[in-house]
Amino acid sequence: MPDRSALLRVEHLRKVYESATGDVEAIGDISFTMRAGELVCIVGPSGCGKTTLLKCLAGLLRPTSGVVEMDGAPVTGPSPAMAVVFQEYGRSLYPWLTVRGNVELPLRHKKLPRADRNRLVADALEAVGLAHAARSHPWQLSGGMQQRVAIARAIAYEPDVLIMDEPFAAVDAQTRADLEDLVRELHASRTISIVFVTHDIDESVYLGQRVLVLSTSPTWVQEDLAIDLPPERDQITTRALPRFTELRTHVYDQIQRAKRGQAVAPRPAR
Ligand SMILES: Nc1ncnc2c1ncn2[C@@H]1O[C@H](COP(=O)(O)OP(=O)(O)OP(=O)(O)O)[C@@H](O)[C@H]1O
Repeated sequence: MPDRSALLRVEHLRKVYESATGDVEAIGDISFTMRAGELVCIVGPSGCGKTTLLKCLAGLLRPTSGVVEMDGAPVTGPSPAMAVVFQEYGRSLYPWLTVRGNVELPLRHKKLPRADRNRLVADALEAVGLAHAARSHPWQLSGGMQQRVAIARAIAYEPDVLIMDEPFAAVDAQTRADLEDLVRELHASRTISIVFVTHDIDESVYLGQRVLVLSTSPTWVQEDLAIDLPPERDQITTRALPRFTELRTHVYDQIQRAKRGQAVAPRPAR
């Protein structure tokens, strides 16, 4: 039975890349649902199809078969209900625009009155701690600050689902920890729904309310794991909890099994 309360529903998604050198079956058969307001992390072995899955979710790539639905409507192209933050912040920001200009740009497509645009941009920059840098250009900022601009741009758009593809893979460890906490803060304060793809097991457990563990390619959902850590998390105490260690060890073990081809059969879709 399809879950009618789901915000995002993925059913029997399959993606085969066709090329002159042969077909590549990236996604075998993926099904899952996500309720409004959830923060779901997706992890899996390198090259398992995480980016392919996100592109299908965001309507940037057409699946070979299967369904992606947002609020009961099929996703057939880029959807105004979704915003995506990519790993490569340097390439996703326009260097000739100011920080403010970058955050405002997608809002122009929404045809909002100028006063509303100004309010959304100011609010998003405030939320990511960059109100003071509105007039700077991206190239004047550190990598972590540039990624904050990309996040501000995404939340100013007020998407129903924020999709993040390994967004912190290119920043140093301390900046990464700060940005993880920013994501948790935004999730809590704005009750936004987030799909967060990462190759970092600890990050998935620290951030997520659920972690989907993907198998190797052609991918399926090997495990849909509820993260039963306290909702209030911080980098020191949460990561020191015995339960945190148990969960990250479990996910690590699942991924090792996937790599060895010893993954257990998929669970029924939620
Ligand atoms: N445009 C394409 N044409 C053909 N094959 C592709 C294409 N894009 C990806 N693939 C293949 O599909 C599979 C999944 O790739 P994808 O980039 O989605 O994985 P990933 O989990 O995001 O990788 P990584 O861990 O490196 O970020 C890989 O085997 C990859 O080589």
